[in-house]
Amino acid sequence: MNILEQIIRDKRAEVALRKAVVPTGQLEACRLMERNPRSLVASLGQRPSGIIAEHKRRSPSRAVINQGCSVETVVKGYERGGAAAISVLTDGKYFGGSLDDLLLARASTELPLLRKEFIINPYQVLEARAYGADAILLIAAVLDPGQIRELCGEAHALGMEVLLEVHDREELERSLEGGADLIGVNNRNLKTFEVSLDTSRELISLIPAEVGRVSESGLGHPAQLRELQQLGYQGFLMGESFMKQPDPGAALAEFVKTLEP
Ligand SMILES: O=P(O)(O)OC[C@@H](O)[C@@H](O)c1c[nH]c2ccccc12
Repeated sequence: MNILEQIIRDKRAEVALRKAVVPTGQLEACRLMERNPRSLVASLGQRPSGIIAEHKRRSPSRAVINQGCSVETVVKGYERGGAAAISVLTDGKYFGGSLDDLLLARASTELPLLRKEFIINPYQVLEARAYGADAILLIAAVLDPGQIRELCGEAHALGMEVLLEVHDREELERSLEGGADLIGVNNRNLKTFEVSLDTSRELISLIPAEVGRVSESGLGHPAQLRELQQLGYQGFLMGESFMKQPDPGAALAEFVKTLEP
């Protein structure tokens, strides 16, 4: 069993438990359901860096990234530093995140928030909305086309956008009909952890012009963003290179400065 299969197996059990503790009706009654979600796509166009900055304490490929900073400090720093949006990992077992992190992030910024999670069930989409997310991530490697369509429909019905993550041509081609607002090309193979920007270089021409284009993972140099921007990417999902610094917001601000012509 590879790591991704392991994560999904655990996630199924976790979702069943959550559903039993917090029923759908209770989520629907949450106060944040009254808030109007903000568009991630629009923000990528408005905030020139195009950076979706991620809150990430640890990952299966790196045991400690940053355990010391509060969510509030990180998120406010990211906003001040010029991020276009914020991604919050909510998986606990493998990434050390939580839904409370999402809620704290929501209380700290007006920027669009992406729930970074292994979503396999419509319940998690509602949960994302109730805890303040504006957009969700869907991972093509673990979903079939029918599930992608269903989960996209659920997100849209709740006023949220969908970033659909792909890692190769096959995943991209079978997912395009699903209705995602953005396609994210993950430079990291979630099964082997290998990182290569060639993934972004090779897939860009296959993404239709009407969907937003995001390059994800392994980014840390301004030259990489410039190249990807020229290829047609509008968004850049970055976590580790900021989170591994003692002050992630300041690291992002420095990085954004070097991007300016
Ligand atoms: O920390 P990095 O290499 O900058 O990557 C951020 C983000 O792309 C990565 O965390 C990620 C991309 N897709 C995911 C799916 C699940 C969990 C995490 C991820």
